[in-house]
Amino acid sequence: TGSSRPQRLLKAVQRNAAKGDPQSVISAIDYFCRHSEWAMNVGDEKGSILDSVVSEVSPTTALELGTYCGYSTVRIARLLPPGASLITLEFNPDYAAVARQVIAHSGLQDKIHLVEGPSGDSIPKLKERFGITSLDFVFLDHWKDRYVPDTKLLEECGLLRKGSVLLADNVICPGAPEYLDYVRNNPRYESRYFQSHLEYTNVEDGLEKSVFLG
Ligand SMILES: CNc1ncnc2c1ncn2[C@@H]1O[C@H](/C=C/CNC(=O)c2cc(-c3ccc(F)cc3)cc(O)c2O)[C@@H](O)[C@H]1O
Ligand SMILES: [Mg+2]
Repeated sequence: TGSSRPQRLLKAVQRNAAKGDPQSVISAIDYFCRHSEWAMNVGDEKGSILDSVVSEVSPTTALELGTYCGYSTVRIARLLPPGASLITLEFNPDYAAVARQVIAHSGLQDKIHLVEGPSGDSIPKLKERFGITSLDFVFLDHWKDRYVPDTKLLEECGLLRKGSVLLADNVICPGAPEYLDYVRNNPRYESRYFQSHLEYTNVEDGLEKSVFLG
C-alpha cells in the first residue's frame, strides 16, 4: 500500500515550497506535474486565465466545485480582496486531507472553507452555513457531467445574482458538451470561450466564462 499521487504531490509541496508563500506552492505543483507526474490541476496556462478573471471580478464570496489537491483553491484565494473568502467543495476524504495540507502550507487557510461532501448536498446549505446571500464567482472543475445539474442547483438555491460569474474548466478536454450547450443557448447567460491547452500538455482545452444575467 504505497502513496497516492496526491500524497506525492503534497510531499513535493512540503519539500520545495516556502511556507506561507502561495506562489511557491503553485510553482512547486506545476514543476511536479511537468517533471514528475501529471495531475489534473488547472495548471499554469489556464491558471493565468483563471487569475485574470478572478482579479477582474474581485469576488467577496467565491465557490469552487472540486478541490482535488487545492491547486486552484490556492490560485483563487491568493487573489481575493481583504475579508473575502472562498468555499471549496470536495467529496473525496483523501483528496480533502491532501488539499487541507497544501492550503495550510500556502498560509491562505483563513480565506478558505473546505467543505467535505457532495456538491449536491452542500450547495443547498451554503446560505445558512456561511451567511451568504449570493456568489460573486464560481469555478467549476469537478465531474464534467455534474456542471449542468450543479449550475441549475445554484440557480434554484438563489445563489446567483445579476453579474455572478461562472468559470468552467475542461469544456473541450475531457469536455463538457451539455454544459456548453446549456450556457451558450440560455438567454440568462452571456458566455465567452477562452482557448488554451490541457494542463501541462499541448492538447487543446479551454475555459468557458458565463455571466448570469439575472
Ligand atoms: C458531484 N459532486 C462533487 N462534489 C464534490 N466533489 C466532487 C464532486 N464531483 C467530483 N468531485 C471531486 O472533484 C475532483 C474531480 C475532478 C474531475 N476532473 C477531471 O476529471 C479532469 C480530467 C482531466 C483530464 C484530461 C485529459 C485526460 F487524458 C485525463 C484527465 C483534466 C482536468 O482538468 C480535470 O478537471 C475530485 O477531487 C473529485 O473527488
Ligand atoms: Mg480541470
